[in-house]
Amino acid sequence: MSTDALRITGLSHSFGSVKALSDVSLTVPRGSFTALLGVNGAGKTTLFSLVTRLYSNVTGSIEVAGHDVRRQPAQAMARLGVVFQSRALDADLSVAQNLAYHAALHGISRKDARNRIEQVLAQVGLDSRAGDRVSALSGGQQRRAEIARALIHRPDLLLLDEATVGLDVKSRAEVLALTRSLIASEGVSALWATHILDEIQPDDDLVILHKGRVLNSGKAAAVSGPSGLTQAFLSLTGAAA
Ligand SMILES: Nc1ncnc2c1ncn2[C@@H]1O[C@H](COP(=O)(O)OP(=O)(O)OP(=O)(O)O)[C@@H](O)[C@H]1O
Repeated sequence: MSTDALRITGLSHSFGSVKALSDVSLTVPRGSFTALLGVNGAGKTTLFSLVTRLYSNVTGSIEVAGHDVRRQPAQAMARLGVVFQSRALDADLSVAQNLAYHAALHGISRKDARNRIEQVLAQVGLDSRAGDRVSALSGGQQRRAEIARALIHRPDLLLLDEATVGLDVKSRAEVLALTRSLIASEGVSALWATHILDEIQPDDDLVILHKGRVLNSGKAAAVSGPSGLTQAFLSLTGAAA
């Protein structure tokens, strides 16, 4: 059994004649913050849709914490928490009501859910906002509530699809710092899809996806090389001057 939080091997996916992913292999080691870097159309959302079983993979394999998503879907999905690009919380319900609903979906008892909701809200810095409607939160706070929702069932792996889109600079930095801190405090691993190079730190694991193909992967510092990530990214994707 794989010890990686996520292991993808030989994954391809097409929409008619559009090849969205071509023979993609990548791993998210346990305890890792792995950035999946790619411009619009690179294939990031398609990859997430295959991992979350919105689409089923006909080629290659996807294992979440050692569970193959096709052969052991319930076990694989139980190990996975997802922060989607689009909102997953009901804006008219309170933060706690939203989390209670998602806890119930995961089969968590009401008593355990109460404790767990307190815990995850403290972790994302929203403990004082449990009773507030989601619509009353700022954009950054809503993203943090989405992360709390994704953590409710203690997943091994968090998938975050462009989690900072639409946020101001301060909220972006907070959501990013929160995700990094959860790796230490909750023991989760994270796959962070982004097109923003500034969000990546030298110690991060990095996968560069372009036109459905993995162009390079490894520690961000090694992938960047001496000329830095921007230059490395531009030369790899063929956009260098
Ligand atoms: N439902 C669909 N039908 C047809 N083509 C699609 C569909 N979804 C994605 N594609 C195509 O697949 C390719 C990869 O798209 P995808 O949305 O996965 O990229 P992305 O990296 O997530 O981009 P973005 O950051 O814009 O969301 C693109 O060429 C896109 O046009």
